[in-house]
Amino acid sequence: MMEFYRDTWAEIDLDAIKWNVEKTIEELDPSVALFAVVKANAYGHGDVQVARSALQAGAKGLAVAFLDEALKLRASGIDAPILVLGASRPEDAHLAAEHRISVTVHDEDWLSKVYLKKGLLLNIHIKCDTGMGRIGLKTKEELRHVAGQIDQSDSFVFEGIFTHFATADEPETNYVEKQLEHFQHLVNSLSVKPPFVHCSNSAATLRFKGAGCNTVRLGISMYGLTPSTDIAPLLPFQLKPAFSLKSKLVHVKKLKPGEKVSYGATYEASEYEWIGTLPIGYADGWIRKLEGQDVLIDGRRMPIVGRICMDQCMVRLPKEYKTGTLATLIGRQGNEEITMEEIAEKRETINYEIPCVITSRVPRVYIEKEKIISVANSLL
Ligand SMILES: Cc1ncc(COP(=O)(O)O)c(CNc2conc2O)c1O
Repeated sequence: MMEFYRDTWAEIDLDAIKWNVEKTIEELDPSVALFAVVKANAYGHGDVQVARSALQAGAKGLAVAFLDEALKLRASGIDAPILVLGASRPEDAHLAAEHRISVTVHDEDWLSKVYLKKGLLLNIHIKCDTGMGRIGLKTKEELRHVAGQIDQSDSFVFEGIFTHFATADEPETNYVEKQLEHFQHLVNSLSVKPPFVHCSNSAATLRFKGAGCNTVRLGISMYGLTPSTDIAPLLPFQLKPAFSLKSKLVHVKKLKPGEKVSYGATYEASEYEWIGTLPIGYADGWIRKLEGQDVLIDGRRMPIVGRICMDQCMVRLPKEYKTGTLATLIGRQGNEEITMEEIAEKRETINYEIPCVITSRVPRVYIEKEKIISVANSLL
């Protein structure tokens, strides 16, 4: 098993991933297929490992943002359907076809720029922009034109049509309803509907059971995180967070009153203080804005003091602790928990961003049935 030689790591609970997928599938009509969204290295959790767990738990396919991510999953031996949700280059379409990767057609001209050798088939999902304002066709006329291009070609397979909600994670549902109505109008204008019709992210999947479509795209809640704090109370079951971030004290000292900590000497001990050092810093995605954030040691909250460095940060301790003592930066110790949402609030962002930006310098340790089954260390 690959090792790592710095006492900072992210722990990914693959049983939690499976549980979140299984519980979501239980909420859905049996005819609805679940695609696991594993883009951005599975929101920082590890795309191959999460993909395998999600498929074992009943996911029927995978979704990524870019062709590169899909090619990596194929190279890892994953054979399941994979949809690239973002805009691929038309000139790369042959690669997708060769690897049986489905692509998104998001504008009228895209297909006219695609060249495929005879015999290659390209699976296509048409993206409709019903109000997200990112990529996609907006009118029946555009849709008719692209559907016609697919129909007239022996190389193109009309596999799916989808849209993406901008506000499904907000309590107010007016805008979602408008988007859904627009999407239904577009889908109903098709003379022949493709096998996969999908519009739901986690929020719409859990709140609206997939909003009448036959496929859902589950991202954030597969990782056990709520799509937003506002709708957390509306979710049909308790999600199980899969990601925790851990480290160990590498140095402990007692400061005299007036002694300083870290760059800028901005922190000054006001009395005799025990200070511990953790081997994690902003180059790991534990950014400087997290100065003052609590970490858990010995089941208790202790604050980061002084500026966070590139590779290290310091914590004020209530008493002396031994080097090697475990610190939990995201996750639970006893009755205390530091949630992804707490870190997101401190960083004035959303929970999605936090695991995504824990850099690849932090090894990912995969846990199944409370045992370490693998370690991904990008440095070795
Ligand atoms: C097209 C599309 N489908 C499904 C999902 C999954 O959404 P969920 O994680 O809320 O379930 C995303 C997430 N995309 C993004 C999530 O944050 N920023 C994004 O662009 C997406 O862009």
